Amino acid sequence: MHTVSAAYGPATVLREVTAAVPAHRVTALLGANGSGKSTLLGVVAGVHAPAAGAVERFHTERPALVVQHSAVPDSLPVTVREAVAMGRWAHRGLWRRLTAADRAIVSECMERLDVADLAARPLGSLSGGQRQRTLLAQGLAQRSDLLLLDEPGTGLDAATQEAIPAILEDLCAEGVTVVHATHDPQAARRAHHHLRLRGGRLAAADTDAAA
Ligand SMILES: Nc1ncnc2c1ncn2[C@@H]1O[C@H](COP(=O)(O)OP(=O)(O)OP(=O)(O)O)[C@@H](O)[C@H]1O
Repeated sequence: MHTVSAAYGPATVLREVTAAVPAHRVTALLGANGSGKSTLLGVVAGVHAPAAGAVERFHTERPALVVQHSAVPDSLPVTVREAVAMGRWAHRGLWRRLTAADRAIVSECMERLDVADLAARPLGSLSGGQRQRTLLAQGLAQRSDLLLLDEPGTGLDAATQEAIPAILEDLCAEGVTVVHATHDPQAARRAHHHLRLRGGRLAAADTDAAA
């Protein structure tokens, strides 16, 4: 991305960020609360239009963005399986039936995030961590080659939180490029590449990023 700025109304919150995300690697997006990580993920995902600058994408598919669980209404009347299946809608359309291959992907993603046992439970009846795992499974089910995660470990128990870096590394080995905003030092250490924001500006970046 080149000299990207972004704003909410008159308030500029990202200022002239120029950075590269290496393909098929895990990039950790670091910085204090309010430094602009979620906004940057939204810009890269294409859901927040930059006020200036441009994002150059080398990925062929629509990015998958997994927001923090608090951004999803508890009252959504869907089961865990249905929530994860929503990850296939971009491929299948809202009213078309999922194929057997889609259903296999949904099941595999539920297994990967350990929510298969909860498949028939309404999303609104889950604990915060269970819901977060469901939303991660939904993001994986999109099978995008660019996966953007906003603090994926938030609210997860220690075992699941520790499992996340390994899941992300496996995805990279499968050809996915991952960017995740995180406050977790362990997840940050395990990332291949790091970008740090401070006050909406890029404060630091590893130097080994190739496009
Ligand atoms: N919808 C919004 N309307 C107005 N301002 C917003 C909105 N969302 C975020 N901001 C502001 O933009 C700035 C960057 O917020 P952002 O959520 O990108 O930070 P963050 O680094 O992801 O923070 P955190 O670590 O707390 O998740 C903050 O000053 C925040 O108050």
